Formats: sequence, C-alpha cells, structure tokens
Amino acid sequence: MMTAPAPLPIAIRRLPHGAGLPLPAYATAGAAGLDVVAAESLLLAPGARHAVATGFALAIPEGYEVQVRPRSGLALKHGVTCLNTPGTIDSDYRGEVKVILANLGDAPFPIAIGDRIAQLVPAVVQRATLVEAEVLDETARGDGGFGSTGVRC
Ligand SMILES: O=c1ccn([C@H]2C[C@H](O)[C@@H](COP(=O)(O)OP(=O)(O)OP(=O)(O)O)O2)c(=O)[nH]1
Repeated sequence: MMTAPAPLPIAIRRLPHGAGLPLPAYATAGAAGLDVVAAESLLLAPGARHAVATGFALAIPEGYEVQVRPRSGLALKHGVTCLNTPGTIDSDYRGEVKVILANLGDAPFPIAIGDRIAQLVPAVVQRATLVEAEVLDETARGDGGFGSTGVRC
C-alpha cells in the first residue's frame, strides 16, 4: 500500500481581526485543501473583485508554496471564484493571506465573517536556472500551440 506523504508543518499566526475564527482546516479526512474562512463581511457585486481578509499569516518553509484555490460549490452555484487561481503564497511572505474573489455571476454575493471562501494546498516549488540558448532543440510540435491539435480526437 502507498503511504501518504507526511503533512508539512506550516507556522500560522492569527492576526487581531482573526481572533475567534477557525483556522484553516480540512473538512474531511481525504480533503486536499484546508478550507479558509473570511475575516470580513462584504457584498460582492456582479463583476466586482475583492481581496478578502482571512485574519492569519503564514511562514511557509523554504522550497514550498501554498496555493489558494477556489471552492467548486461557490464557482458552480454563484460564479464566485478566485480571480488569480491558483493564488501563490510565497515562502517569504509574512503578511496577511488574502483571497482574491471575483463575482462572475449575475447576482450580488454576500460574504459573512466565518464563511468558507477558498482552500489552501501546499506544494513543492521546483525553481529553475534559465540557460540562454541561440537555438532550441527541434520537436514534432514545433511552435504549434493554442489549439493547433484541434478539438476532437
Ligand atoms: O491569492 C493571493 C495571492 C498572493 N497573496 C500574497 C502572498 C504572496 O506571497 C504575495 C505576492 O503574490 P504574487 O507574487 O502572486 O503577486 P505579485 O503581483 O507578483 O506581487 P509581488 O510583486 O509582491 O510579488 O501576495 C495573497 O495573499 N493571496
């Protein structure tokens, strides 16, 4: 049987306006994302976007990031999603984590303090060293992209 990787310890600091709110938590034993609740209330108008306060800050170990991802229920039922999905929390960021929500639906969407608005997924970061080259190796695809293989198989 495959063993699950050990959970990554991430330090979390509650900010004053996050007092009393639940910290991000897994809703089920197999959930991939830690659900994040809003630390402010607002009415998100159709077409509007807002960096929603969460009331906490993280210290992510070097070599990792935390991705801020939308919740599918909000997206499907209300058109509310993370505009920059997946949002990136850098390992050297110590400010408040915010969730950039956009309302792509056609009705105003109310957000109350304590509502679950997004989920956090830690990920390993593979950094790159760019090596400048005059010529790149040839491939069958070449510069074809953006739908060059068509829609149907
Ligand atoms: O959904 C998000 C995305 C980013 N951030 C915070 C943490 C992240 O480390 C920082 C910078 O994010 P990013 O690198 O995506 O933004 P940028 O526009 O490139 O800003 P910067 O110049 O500050 O890196 O903003 C959030 O709180 N929520």
